[in-house]
Amino acid sequence: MTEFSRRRMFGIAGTGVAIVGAGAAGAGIDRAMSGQSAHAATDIVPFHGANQAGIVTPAQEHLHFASLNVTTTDRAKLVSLLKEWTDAARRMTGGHEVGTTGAVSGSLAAPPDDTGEALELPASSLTLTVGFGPSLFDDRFGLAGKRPAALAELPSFPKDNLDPARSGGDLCIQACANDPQVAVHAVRNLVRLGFGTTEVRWSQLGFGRSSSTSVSQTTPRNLFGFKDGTNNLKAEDPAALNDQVWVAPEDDQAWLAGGSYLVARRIRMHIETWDRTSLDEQQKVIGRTKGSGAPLGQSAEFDQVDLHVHGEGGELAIADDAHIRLASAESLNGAKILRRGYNFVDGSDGLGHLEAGLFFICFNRDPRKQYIPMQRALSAHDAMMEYVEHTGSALFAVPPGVSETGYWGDSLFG
Ligand SMILES: C=CC1=C(C)c2cc3[nH]c(cc4nc(cc5[nH]c(cc1n2)c(C)c5CCC(=O)O)C(CCC(=O)O)=C4C)c(C)c3C=C
Ligand SMILES: [Fe+2]
Repeated sequence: MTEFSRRRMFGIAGTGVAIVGAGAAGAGIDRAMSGQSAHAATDIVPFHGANQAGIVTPAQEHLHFASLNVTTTDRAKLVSLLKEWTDAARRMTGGHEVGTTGAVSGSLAAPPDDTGEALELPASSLTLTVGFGPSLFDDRFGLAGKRPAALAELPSFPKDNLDPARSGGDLCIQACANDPQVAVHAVRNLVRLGFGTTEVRWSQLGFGRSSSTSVSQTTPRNLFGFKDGTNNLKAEDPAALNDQVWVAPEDDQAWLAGGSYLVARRIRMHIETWDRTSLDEQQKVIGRTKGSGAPLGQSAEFDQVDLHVHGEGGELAIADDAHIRLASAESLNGAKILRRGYNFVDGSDGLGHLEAGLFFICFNRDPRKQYIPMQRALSAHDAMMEYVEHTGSALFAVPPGVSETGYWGDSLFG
């Protein structure tokens, strides 16, 4: 057995490079050793910590998001599932198979502990983030007195066209990874463990991150072809994260301290209409140039946005209805959000159009003060609304991070 395969089998993180795959030694290691895996050096994201991973973690390339209904009314069964999920998440984010015997080492007479499609794949920076929806705090589990006031169904916004089958949910699982199969494997195995306790309500695959959450990342482009995530909150700004993302003990319910609120919006982008729009109009809609991503009136991507600068004709460089003006902290009493969305293309609509868009995810400390006023301004005035349609919506409270002996939600249920 080589040193690499020994480390991988026993999950030993090496000198800063933790190369661990789910299962027997194989292709994952070979790829990583030969430099073919672009993500090997940061392959494992620590699962334990004060805050859950998958929020300020540098956004990975792929997403599988699932919203679930709890089908039992037995609180003990729900708690037991959260414990099982935590153990499975510890293993999968560490690059290991689910269960003690995994995909191929168990009894021939029983279904395997792990479904197997991530065998030989490295951990791929998998993060698993869990959230609790407002409906979990009804009368089923004795949690009504523990619902934070901010955890209420989102209001309807002008021009919303929400599909109830793509909205809401008691629980959510956000799986992000640099390999789509690793993200899908993780959600599939958690859903499988939940059989008899939870069922999938809706789910969404996302490819291509549409934001950056760390200064170490380049800014990706969304399906409108614009750099997206330039003026996002970043992991390297802890003061802003404390102010805008992490719930503080004094905010409301103590169990949520160190957590956050996740807003998910499935936003269809009418790309065929957009693609027939002039470059000048596209740039005016966003408020930035398409090439460099510079704010209109400035010259480079990370130049400060100036909402008051005027163009040569005397008009505002960034129009009154430009997306970045309406979503700016300056227009919203200082409110900011941490965006962490993904592109999606879910086939076509049968009418000759791609069913494409942005699965928008953001984290914020209080949606009543941040996401909701921002969305109200955008839904009412944003020039981009002519090209987009909100088709799904959900809000979840994301509990704080898990200790080495704890489980997801222990501050709420414990
Ligand atoms: C309610 C919040 C937001 C929604 C919904 C949203 C949808 C959305 N955004 C883009 C593309 C871009 N957004 C950009 C900036 C930006 N967007 C929001 C918020 C929402 N966007 C904020 C807070 C900001 C930053 C504003 C600022 O202060 O500068 C940009 C510019 C680049 C960047 O800074 O990220 C683009 C491009 C799409 C296509 C979309 C829905 C489909
Ligand atoms: Fe935006």
